[in-house]
Amino acid sequence: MAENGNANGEFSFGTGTARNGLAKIQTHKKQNGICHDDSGPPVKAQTIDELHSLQKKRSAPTTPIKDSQGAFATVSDEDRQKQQLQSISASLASLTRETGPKVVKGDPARKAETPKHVPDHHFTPAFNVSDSSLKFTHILYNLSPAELYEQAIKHEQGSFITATGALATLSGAKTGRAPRDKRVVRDETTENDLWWGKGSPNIEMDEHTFLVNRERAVDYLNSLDKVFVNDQFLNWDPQNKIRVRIVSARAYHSLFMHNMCIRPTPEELENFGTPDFTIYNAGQFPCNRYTHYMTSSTSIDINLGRREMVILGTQYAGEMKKGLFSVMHYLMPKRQILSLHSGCNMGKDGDVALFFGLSGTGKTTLSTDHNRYLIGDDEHCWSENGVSNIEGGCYAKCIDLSREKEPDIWNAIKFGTVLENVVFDEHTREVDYSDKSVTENTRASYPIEYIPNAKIPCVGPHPKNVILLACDAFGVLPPVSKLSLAQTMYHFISGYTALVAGTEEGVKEPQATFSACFGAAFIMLHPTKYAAMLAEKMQKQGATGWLVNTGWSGGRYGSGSRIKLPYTRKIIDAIHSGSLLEANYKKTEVFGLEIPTEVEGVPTEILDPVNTWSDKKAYQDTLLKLAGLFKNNFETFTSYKIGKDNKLTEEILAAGPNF
Ligand SMILES: Nc1ncnc2c1ncn2[C@@H]1O[C@H](COP(=O)(O)OP(=O)(O)OP(=O)(O)O)[C@@H](O)[C@H]1O
Ligand SMILES: O=C([O-])CC(=O)C(=O)O
Ligand SMILES: [Ca+2]
Ligand SMILES: [Mn+2]
Repeated sequence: MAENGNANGEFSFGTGTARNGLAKIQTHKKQNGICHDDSGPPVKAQTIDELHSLQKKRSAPTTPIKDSQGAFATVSDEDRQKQQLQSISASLASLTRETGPKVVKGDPARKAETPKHVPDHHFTPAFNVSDSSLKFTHILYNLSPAELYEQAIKHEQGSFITATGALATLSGAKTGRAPRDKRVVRDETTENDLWWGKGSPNIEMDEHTFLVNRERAVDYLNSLDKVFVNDQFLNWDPQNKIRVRIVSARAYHSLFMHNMCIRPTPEELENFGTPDFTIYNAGQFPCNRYTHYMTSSTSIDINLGRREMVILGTQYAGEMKKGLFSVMHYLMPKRQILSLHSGCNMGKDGDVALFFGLSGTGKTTLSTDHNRYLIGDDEHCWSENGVSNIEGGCYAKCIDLSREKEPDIWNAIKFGTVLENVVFDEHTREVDYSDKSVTENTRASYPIEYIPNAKIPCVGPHPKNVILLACDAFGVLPPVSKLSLAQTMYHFISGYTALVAGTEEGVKEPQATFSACFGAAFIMLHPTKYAAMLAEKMQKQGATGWLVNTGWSGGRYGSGSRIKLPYTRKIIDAIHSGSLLEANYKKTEVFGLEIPTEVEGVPTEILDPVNTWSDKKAYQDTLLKLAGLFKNNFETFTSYKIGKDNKLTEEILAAGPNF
């Protein structure tokens, strides 16, 4: 024992100086000779392991089959647990080998949980035994955010806790989606149902190739010590809820989907049963370039018949979110429900607004509104009963995020939130949202209830306003215009926005992008199918369409500037309140858009873009240039009929620019 210490004594730094010149540590003896750390009763543990075992209580939904004493589970619980494990084992089974994997729940780091033998219905101990069937695959099933943080920080490089408690992660080489690597199995059913060919996002692959990739992903996942399994839901509409299972290799992926999909209650999880759709996300493990159809090391493959998706060679988590969205774009229209790439919110009086727009146009920013209830920021369904969010979370762009401009999103970045590819101070862990060192596409994924006025359950009545957002870098579209139904359809099918220089290599001047239904990368049927449904619903509900330019004013990108977010918010406020409907309007040349002469809180001169350009000739040229691009783009749709109404089709074709 050290001189200054005492086996069960306290010690403190004394003032006296010991022989060697260091401060002398003095000990104080308690009166009765026995010295306790505190006045409470002693801990009921003899060893450190016993002490640790006191720390954690078992919670029902994440309990492994049975604890070692067989104590906690009732018989039916045990059966249910067994079924659950069998279902996961079936998900992970190889399609070519008779022996499936031996799955066991729990962290392999906790050795005590690895059983010596797990009776498994897939396990046939005959001649077909392979090494992979002899090992255990540990399943980390629906872990909590806290558990996933620990997994990420312990095992995944680039995982850190930021100053506000978010989990900062890196998505690896890919920091955005890879639409050119997304494939869909073409078979008898999808042959006729889906949109194939020019303009379609559905790059075909055959069933056999899908199975090759599936086996590759499953084998990779089973080769790991542990895999993450999430069982969750899509769609808040209780009648059209889809059960999804996500099998992934990273805690980052599991936490991302925990946030983005709807989280089941413990009861819902107990009765989850067999999923309607399963994702196998092999993340960094690439596809094989020798495999037919593979054109890179990345492949995202959807098989609607098998209700499965395989991801190889990308760790960008958005592939899972948007892959499932594609699936919803197939499943929902079959039930006469329209799926939408839109944000959605609701006023105090129950007035619902949809915000359509391509990536970066403001869906998340503008649907997150302190004065309104948030139904969702990105993916919705519109059925006979109204609107429902498909997701359980939001996915906000973080580049240049500021507390002042977007307080609700700022405050949502806390414990539980996944922060992708951001840069932070190595010591304080303060995030620098202006830093693009990793990517411009930095993102935050958080559960929707992190927004204080989220509407839970995330459903609402039929929309009153349908707002089409375009970030026009040419600076010629008005900040706001009121649309006729035909114009709404024209702009919905066109799906215009502009890329600006700097965002993508080789883009020197604003580049128009047209993406049908504001989400061509995710639609599965021909755009006119969705357009017809939207027209029918808007007509029936008497919804008003609006076009809002969240892009440039006073000149194109380079000479003008982006419309100030507070002005766009004022415009949106006026749409919601109904005051904009009452405004006076005039019609613009070329695009024939109805623009208001006044909007409260917005400088009048910016409402007609021509006023903001000093060079009127340049304005006219740019306007005609953009109109020409719209016309060219729409050519592919002129031979299609939209809905049953011939008159509407003609009106839509006539609702574009005229020059
Ligand atoms: N006038 C404006 N209106 C809307 N957003 C603006 C405006 N000016 C700047 N911005 C910025 O533009 C970005 C809009 O991104 P947002 O996350 O809302 O896109 P999104 O439509 O939800 O895209 P995605 O589908 O990729 O999630 C935000 O960073 C926002 O701060
Ligand atoms: O999917 C993503 O990466 C982000 C998103 O919401 C979109 O691009 O529309
Ligand atoms: Ca968004
Ligand atoms: Mn989106």
